[in-house]
Parts: sequence; C-alpha cells; structure tokens
Amino acid sequence: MGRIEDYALLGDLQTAALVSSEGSVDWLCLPRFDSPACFAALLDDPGAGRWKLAPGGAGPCTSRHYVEDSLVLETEWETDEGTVRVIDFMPPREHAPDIVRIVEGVSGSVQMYGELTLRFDYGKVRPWVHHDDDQILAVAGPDAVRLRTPAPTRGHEWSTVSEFTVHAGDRVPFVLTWSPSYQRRPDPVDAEQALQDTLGYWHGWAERGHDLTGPYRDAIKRSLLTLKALTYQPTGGIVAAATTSLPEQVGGSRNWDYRYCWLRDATYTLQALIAGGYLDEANAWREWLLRAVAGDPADLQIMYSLDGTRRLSESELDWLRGYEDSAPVRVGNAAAGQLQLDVWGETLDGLALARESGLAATEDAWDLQVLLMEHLESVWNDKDNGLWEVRGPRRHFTHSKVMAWVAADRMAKAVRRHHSLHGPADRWEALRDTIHADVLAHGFDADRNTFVQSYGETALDASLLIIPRVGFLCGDDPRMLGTIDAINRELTQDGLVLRYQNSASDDGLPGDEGVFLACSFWMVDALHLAGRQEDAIQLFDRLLALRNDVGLLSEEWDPTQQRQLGNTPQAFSHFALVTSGLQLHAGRGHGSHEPIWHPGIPGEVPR
Ligand SMILES: OC[C@H]1O[C@H](O[C@H]2O[C@H](CO)[C@@H](O)[C@H](O)[C@H]2O)[C@H](O)[C@@H](O)[C@@H]1O
Repeated sequence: MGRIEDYALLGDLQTAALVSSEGSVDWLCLPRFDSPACFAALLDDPGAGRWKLAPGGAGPCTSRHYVEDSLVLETEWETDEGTVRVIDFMPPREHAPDIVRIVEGVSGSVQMYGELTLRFDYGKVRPWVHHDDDQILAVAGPDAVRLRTPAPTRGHEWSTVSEFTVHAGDRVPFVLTWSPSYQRRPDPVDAEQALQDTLGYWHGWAERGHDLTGPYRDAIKRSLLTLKALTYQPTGGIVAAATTSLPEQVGGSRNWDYRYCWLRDATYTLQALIAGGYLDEANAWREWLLRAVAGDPADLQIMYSLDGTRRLSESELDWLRGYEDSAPVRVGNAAAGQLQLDVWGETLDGLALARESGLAATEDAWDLQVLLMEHLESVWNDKDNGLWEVRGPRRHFTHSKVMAWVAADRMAKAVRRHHSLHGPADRWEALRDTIHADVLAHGFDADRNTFVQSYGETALDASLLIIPRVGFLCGDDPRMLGTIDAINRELTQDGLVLRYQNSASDDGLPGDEGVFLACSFWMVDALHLAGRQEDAIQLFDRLLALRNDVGLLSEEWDPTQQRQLGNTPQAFSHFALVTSGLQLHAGRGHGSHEPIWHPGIPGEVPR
C-alpha cells in the first residue's frame, strides 16, 4: 500500500473513503464511519478489498486536487497516449451511500483498467457477484453493493474487471451504491447530476463560513472542510479520524481505532468550526452531547460511538496483516473505560465558547453543565489516565488539573456574566483558586523552571503548552517561557514536538511513536502568546509543508523517514491547524473560550 500521505479523502457526512494517488479506493466502511470496511486494502493488500480505476499499467498520478472548496477530487494521469482525469466523490447522503467515479478523457486515447474487489467485514467475506439487469450486484449477509456503468465489465478471480479506452471528450461514469441486502434496490443515481449537486453542497457550505483572506486562507478552509467531513450528520457526532490502526510507528503495535466520538477531540473540533463561522455544527454537537451523556454524571465516558452507544469493546482482527505489517489491527477502543479528567474542562470550555459565540443557552444544556461541574468537584483530585490515554498506572496529570481549573473558571464566569444562568459561583471560584494553587505547588518544577507531566515527576509533556491559551497563566509568564524552552530543548525531534518522552513516562505500551502534530501547533500558539511572532509563523509554515498534496494531515509525523504516521485525516491535527492559523491570521492572542472572530480583525497576517 501507499504511504499514508498518498491518500485523499472522500466523504458523504456519514462515512468516508480513502483514495490513493494510484487511483485505488483502499478504505471504505459502509454505511457508517464505524461500520465494517468493504475495502480494507489499506490494512493488508488488495485482496482485502479495493476499487482501482486508472490507466492500465500506470503508477501514481501526475497531479490531483480538490475542485475549489469541495470534497470532489480530480486525479490526472498524463500518459504517452494522452491525458485522463478521474473525478471521485461521494454525494452528501440522502438515501443510500454512493461513490461516484467519472473517467474523463482530456486528450488522446487512454486505455483504462478498473478492478473492483469487494470484501465485506474488513476483508473477510467474499460476496456473491452477478449481473442484475443493468447492474452488477454483490451480496453477502446484510450487505449489498451495486455497480452501474456503461463500461464493459467481466468477472476475474473474485473481482470485477473493466478494460476500456477513453477518448478526449468522453465521460464514463461508475456509480457504486450500498444498501441493506434485504431492502429493495435504491433508485439509480445520475452521475453528472450528482456531481453538480455535490459541488453545490460543498461550495455552499464553504461560503457559509467566515470570509477568510490572507496567506493561510486555503489551508484553513481545507482543514475546516476536512473537519466537516468527519462529522456524522444524522446525530451531530464527530469522529476523531476516518480510519483504524494506521500505526504510530511503522511495524509497531500502537494501532488504535479512531472512528468514535471523543468528548475532547469533538469539543476541539467544535472550537475550530465555531472559529470558522459554523454555529449549526456546534448546535448539532451540543444536542449529540446532551443525548450521549444523559444519565448519572458519574457514568460519563470520555468517548462514545456516533449515536451515543457506550460499549466500544476493543478487539483485534487477526486476519489482517496491518498497514505495512503493523499489527494488530484493532476495532473498538478500551480507552472508553478510562478516567480522563481533562474532558470535563474541554467540554465545559467548548460549551462556554458556543454560548459566547451566539449559540443560545438552553435550560437542558445549562442543567447538564451544572451536573458535570458538580461531579467534577468530587473527583478532580483523583489520579487519572490523562489526555494521552496512557495505559500505564494512573497519575495526577498536571494537564488534567489545569483543565479542571478551566471547568470551574468557565462555570463561575457563566453565572457572573449571565443573569439567567444559576449556580454556586462563589464555591466554583473557590475551587478554581484551590486548583490553581495545587497546580503551581505540585505541577511546576521550580528548579528547572518548567511545568511537568504529573505531580512529583520530572518528565515533560507538550499538553502543558495550552496553559496560556486556556487562560491559566499569561503567555509571557516566566513559568510559561521556561516551559516553552524546556519543551523545545528536551521534547522535540527535528524542531517538532513529541507528546512526551516514552522513556521518561510509562504509558504502558511497547514501542515508540512519531511527533504528535497537534502538539507542534500548540507550540505555535504558545510562541505567539509569548510574543514570539516570527518563531510562531516559522513553525506554522513548516507544519503546513507536512500536509499532503491535497492538504491532509494524519496524527503524527516521522522526522527520520519524513512520512506521516497514525490515523488519517485526524481531527486533532486539523483543528489545531485551524485555531493556530486563525490566531496568526488575527495577529493577536485569544483564549480558548473567546470567539476568535469578530468584526475588526484584520484580513492579513502581519509580517
Ligand atoms: O497513545 C495511546 C492511546 O492512543 C490513542 O489515543 C490518542 O487518540 C485519541 C483520539 O484522537 C486522543 O483523544 C488521545 O489524546 C490520544 O492519545 C488511543 O485512542 C488510545 O486507546 C491509546 O491508549
């Protein structure tokens, strides 16, 4: 399989597909992001399911791009015989999920080769395939997939092969549609009409946001589009990434399933979407949250499935080799059962931002916030697994305590600012001050002038870079300047930031990992808030250069091999890009709970 950065994303707001630069759809879960994959070649080889459509014998494309602000992908090959373009997209879902591929002859006459290998249940199940009127129908158990195309097709070794010549001006459509095998066949989709509708949808969505200008406009917009593609429209939930088990170290076992809704990742995504001008998504997510966490606040989970299901049992798919032999491939995620105290802070911070940005407070939403805060009052001083979800022993993570401070701060401020919001503000202010003192007493190493990962330990942690952004200390506080220096000195590889040193902090896992991209964006924010604007811009520009040719980032980067690592595209990396980019764009610092955008922000980055 290709490198992680070889993949582009298609999406219909309920699931996503990854298309390689060789024109192969190597990852697709149907009907939802977290359903079993019918194309799982990404995690094994083409026999685990894929759909290739490219000039016969061709390698990687000559170029590819998304059509303006959309998720419609155009991939071009210039060959000796001529030039051909494949237009790939998933129409935003109305009834059944479709992938549409239109082969367009640009010049000359090009011999095309298509190979559709469907393998349901993550590569395990071979369907029965036969012709059904004008369609090819593949059925196994609950799944049915239909392919409609005027191009010739034939069965070959459990795949459907299509060989044809495309001439300049030709447009040859392929429409692949999924439906439950026990339901009637979905109405056929007209490929050209679907293309116009899909472009219209994404352009309309892009225009709804703030009108961005300046050198970072395209990068920020692409990240916002990517974050939108990771949202699940029927419920308002947001997945952390579109994939499972892309490794944090090639050949290693740090392979996790990210196709779920983390309260942390989702609220950060929400902050980025709000900053980009998208309040509807914030509203949908708040509704999702109210349903997902309903019940006893003591039972709050740090993550749920897209519809709020709580049981996300982790298991291994032993029939898949894993990406470049990085085994195991996991589905489900045992982190769902962990205690991660930061999520209260992130959630209450995100809801405060939504409120301050104009999303009307509702009684239900405020009641939930009060219940969450009351529960946090009783547990903030416990040891936890921290935001990095360590599987080693629980600790007093400094970042978790800082985020508990955030929760108390936002709740107290809400009551003070809004007459209609009631709660024990005095008590929450007192708790806020207690936590502040606790962090400074136990989470700061005065001898080294740096905050540390957990109380009483010396290890560093990049999550502490968010301290000024959440308003715990000023950006130019000497303790923050010391932390920035310590992280730059001891926690970077090739100038990019690691989450923590595996050798110094027991995370309970074997192996190593790359640099965590969101942490480098947090360094951009910290530098900016410390007044080191030039350094912030330099690092941000460097991070932008790590995006692939279509603007996507996975979770991590391997500075030695110069390649992306981890699940892709990852919301964590993209929301961090958006907030850092907008902050630089605005040319001023802002707090996580303050709307970043308001009239009067200059349109150009001051350089
Ligand atoms: O490093 C071990 C943990 O890795 C995953 O967690 C990471 O991804 C989450 C989703 O983006 C993110 O919220 C978390 O901060 C990251 O550490 C994995 O999900 C965990 O199961 C695993 O223990």
